[in-house]
Amino acid sequence: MDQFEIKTTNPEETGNMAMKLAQHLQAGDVITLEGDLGAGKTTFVKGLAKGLGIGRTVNSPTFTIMKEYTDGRLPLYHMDVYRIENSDEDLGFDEFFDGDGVTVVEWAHYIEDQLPEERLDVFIRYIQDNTRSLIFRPKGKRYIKLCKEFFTDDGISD
Ligand SMILES: Nc1ncnc2c1ncn2[C@@H]1O[C@H](COP(=O)(O)OP(=O)(O)OP(=O)(O)O)[C@@H](O)[C@H]1O
Repeated sequence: MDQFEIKTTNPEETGNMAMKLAQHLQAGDVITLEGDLGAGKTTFVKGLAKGLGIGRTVNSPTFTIMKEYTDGRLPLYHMDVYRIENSDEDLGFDEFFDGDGVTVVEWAHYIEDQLPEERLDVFIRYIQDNTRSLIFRPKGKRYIKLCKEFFTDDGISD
């Protein structure tokens, strides 16, 4: 399995990493984001939004499930499916996954069956204090290429 890993030592670095990743994203891209409470998921999404040129403040959409930001280079659909927990019901996510923007799904394993097969899975692991490990697992050709470009062209070591 292709896997790319980078350690960050403060929240700004995590945000910057996501900001750079955003430069490589295109319409229809799907990123899942997993990590314990306080790992840095929101920090990562804020960076993505900034990288897409979104000026609005990004907050966790836990209570609304989805927030939409449309003032950037591409729309950003930020989902937090924590409260859906293991629902088999088709909640119409495909409309966003196949849509004209970038979709980020926090706690994505709760809707595993409804996720597109091709996607970028990102795991944020707490290492200690301000150190986090960002692990990228691309699924499918498009995302493998994206990770290779991101890690090579942007000089981010694997
Ligand atoms: N290297 C780092 N990367 C990201 N966040 C870090 C890092 N070091 C320290 N932090 C701190 O960890 C916290 C991460 O909070 P954040 O809200 O982004 O996490 P979260 O995964 O979204 O949590 P929750 O699931 O509770 O919403 C922030 O207080 C941030 O300052």
